[in-house]
Amino acid sequence: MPNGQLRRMDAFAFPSHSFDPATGRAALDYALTGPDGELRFTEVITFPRPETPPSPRTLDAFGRVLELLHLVAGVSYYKAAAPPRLILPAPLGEAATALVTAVYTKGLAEYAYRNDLPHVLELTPTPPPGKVPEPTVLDNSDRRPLSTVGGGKDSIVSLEALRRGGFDPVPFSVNPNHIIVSVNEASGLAPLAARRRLDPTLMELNAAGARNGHIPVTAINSLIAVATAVLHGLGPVVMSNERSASDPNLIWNGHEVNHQWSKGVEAEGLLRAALAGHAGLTEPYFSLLRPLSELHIARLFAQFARYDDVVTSCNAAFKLHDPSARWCGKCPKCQFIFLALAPFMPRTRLVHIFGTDLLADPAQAPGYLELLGIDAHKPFECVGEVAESVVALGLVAEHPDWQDAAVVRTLLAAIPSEAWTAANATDVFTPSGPHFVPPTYAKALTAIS
Ligand SMILES: CC(=O)N[C@H]1[C@@H](OP(=O)(O)OP(=O)(O)OC[C@H]2O[C@@H](n3ccc(=O)[nH]c3=O)[C@H](O)[C@@H]2O)O[C@H](CO)[C@@H](O)[C@@H]1O[C@H](C)C(=O)N[C@@H](C)C(=O)N[C@@H](CCC(=O)O)C(=O)O
Ligand SMILES: Nc1ncnc2c1ncn2[C@@H]1O[C@H](COP(=O)(O)OP(=O)(O)OP(=O)(O)O)[C@@H](O)[C@H]1O
Repeated sequence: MPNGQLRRMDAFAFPSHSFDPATGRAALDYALTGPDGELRFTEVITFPRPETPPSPRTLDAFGRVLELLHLVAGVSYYKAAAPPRLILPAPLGEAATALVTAVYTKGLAEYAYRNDLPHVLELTPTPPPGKVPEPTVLDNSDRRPLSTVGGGKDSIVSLEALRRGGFDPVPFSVNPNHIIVSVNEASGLAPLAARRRLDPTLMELNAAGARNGHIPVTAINSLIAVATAVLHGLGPVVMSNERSASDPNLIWNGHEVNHQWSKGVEAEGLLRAALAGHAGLTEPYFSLLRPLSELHIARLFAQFARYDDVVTSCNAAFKLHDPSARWCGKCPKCQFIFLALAPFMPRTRLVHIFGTDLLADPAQAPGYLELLGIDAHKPFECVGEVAESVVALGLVAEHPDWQDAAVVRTLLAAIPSEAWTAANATDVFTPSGPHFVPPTYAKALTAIS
């Protein structure tokens, strides 16, 4: 379809969805509509099947979560055209409407900013009139947790904290890549996985120059995880989203633009409320690491050397689809995590993990100046706050392995004295901020501190 027709699309709709318990296959249908006709998409998600057939009550709760997933996963297709109207398929309660509205506005804010589409920030979904039937309450909060694994240090810290806290976690991933598979193997725990297949038409449209950009992928993965937990009779989904994920990258047209919006605490609260209000789930989803800074998580990670050969947090490695790809050693995420781990492990160990020594390479200095807040805005990547980078620099400057590294010397010379005053190590290493960690799970963090 030519891009002119795509741009004349005036509505996005959710015609139907289905689930087959015999195969675990869910089909989510979407439609872009406009004066030139309709364009349909189907996303397919295949859930792992439980050993025993789920009860009608379980299937009912699962169906409710699937309804939310159908609405949220539509962002991938909506963004190909960005029409002004979102036509919901059924009446929706207050909490679920709040979630869907936020996913399409705040979750797509980076996409809106980069494509200069301010109307996306003001989208309001239109549901048909009517009342949603009340869900039946389902309380699985005392069952084994499902802990998502992305292959990076954060989910490893959660997995190990849950294990030491006596929670017997089940690792879970959507479309696990070679890195996730290796991390699961290193953990020794038996994982579950779901498969997600985007409609191939979307890739054809992208190749032909359709509108494209970042989507709130964590909201989608989270709902797939919750649906899997319900189907398998498991307990809460435990995420590894840190404190700084809630911080915006910039303000545009009066709105916050946050690359990591669906990893933030606002999205977590909206998702929890929608799961309670729409699906009747009690304590279904929280981030264990929410009160912690990235630097604090890096310090905790340093005690788990069994993952050194597999841990990978670099998003570029996931883009390359190359089984041997790990840390690219060039992106802001690699730069930040190298600096964040450096104070807490010997130089030889860190260089072994990354395969290269970023703090010895003068070409890395400009990227580090951004992370230290000396140049530009916070990069559109999953990196910690400026204060965390400053505190980490202060720690490596006193570390015998690192204090003479070329980049450390350059950064120490460039950093203004007021930056040191603004960055407080006590704040960085003291858990704080809003979080939803249930009291029963707080001991998991204590177990690894
Ligand atoms: C791996 C990656 O970073 N991908 C981003 C990249 O897409 P690319 O074209 O390089 O490769 P693919 O990921 O294979 O995507 C192919 C096309 O499909 C579209 N798409 C993908 C997944 C999806 O759920 N919906 C989709 O529509 C996508 O638009 C591609 O055209 O660039 C894209 C455009 O900026 C990004 O949207 C891709 O990001 C992935 C969805 C992704 O998984 N990104 C995470 C690594 C990521 O950025 N995580 C954030 C958290 C963000 C959040 O709020 O959840 C983080 O860790 O900070
Ligand atoms: N493929 C996936 N399937 C399910 N959950 C995922 C997947 N990828 C990431 N996640 C989860 O999404 C959240 C954010 O991912 P993120 O990439 O920030 O975490 P990570 O891989 O654990 O660590 P790091 O920040 O070091 O990369 C985490 O809770 C992570 O477990």
